[in-house]
Amino acid sequence: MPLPTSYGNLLDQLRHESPLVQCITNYVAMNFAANTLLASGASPAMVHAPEEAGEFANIASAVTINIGTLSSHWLEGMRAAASAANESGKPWVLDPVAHFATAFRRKAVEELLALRPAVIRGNASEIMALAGDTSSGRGVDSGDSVERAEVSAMVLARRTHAVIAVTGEIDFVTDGQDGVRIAGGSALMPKVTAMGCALTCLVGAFVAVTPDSPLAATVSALACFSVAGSQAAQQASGPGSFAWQFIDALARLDGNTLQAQAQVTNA
Ligand SMILES: Nc1ncnc2c1ncn2[C@@H]1O[C@H](COP(=O)(O)OP(=O)(O)O)[C@@H](O)[C@H]1O
Ligand SMILES: Cc1ncsc1CCOP(=O)(O)O
Ligand SMILES: [Mg+2]
Repeated sequence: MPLPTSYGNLLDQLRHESPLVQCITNYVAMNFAANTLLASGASPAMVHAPEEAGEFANIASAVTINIGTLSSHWLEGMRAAASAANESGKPWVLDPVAHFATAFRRKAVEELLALRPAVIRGNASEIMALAGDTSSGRGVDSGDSVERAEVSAMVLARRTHAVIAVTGEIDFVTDGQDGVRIAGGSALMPKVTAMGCALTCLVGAFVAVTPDSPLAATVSALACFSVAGSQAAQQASGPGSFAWQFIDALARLDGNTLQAQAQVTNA
């Protein structure tokens, strides 16, 4: 497969269009994810109430759904937003945070999968478990390597018809046919909470500007995180300063730099 090669152009397009992205994410991630989208040029809106989530999805360019701090009330909002996105032909992205941990989460994620996300982004343990494989995950952090999750990701992509992104030291993205790896980033990234959740929201922003190419959109978002993460790590003295250096690095990132520094290869 030819590699998706237009990350730089897609970032410039995102900054130009500033898509409105409805993010149903968790309490932990809301602030960091909103700042991540603003730094990237998108317009985030954290709207999850069942009374309005479906209506809002009609005006958003994409929806992202994350089950990190799930409740029945939130789940109702998620169903409404995903259904409305489907009805209006908008793509939506799923982040199945710790979906294997409890029966409530397992059932919720099953229901959400039936609503056909365009992209699923998770860490290695989450993707392995979603494919039905044994994983070492316990809570929100991964206990498995991305390499171990690659076959699970392929299987899951074929089963769901979604693009699957497995993140970690070297990310892996597949549409079920071909695979792409994205290197870079920093070992400080898993030490900052909500990094993955914020990335899922950024995938939503990229899918909003290129809904017909969810693979290219996903690779572009992951490449942004890898390049900004590598840059932030050079200035940071620990996870605290890394978090704000990362937002600054993302805000500085332009299409040419992304294109030059992205470490994307065929798997
Ligand atoms: N050891 C690592 N080295 C470099 N980048 C990493 C590492 N671990 C995670 N990342 C990056 O951190 C971001 C969040 O991924 P991850 O930690 O897998 O998600 P989650 O927070 O959902 O567990 C991704 O951009 C990923 O590439
Ligand atoms: C700590 C925590 N608890 C519930 S959701 C959440 C945030 C998880 O964020 P991420 O998956 O990006 O590490
Ligand atoms: Mg996560």
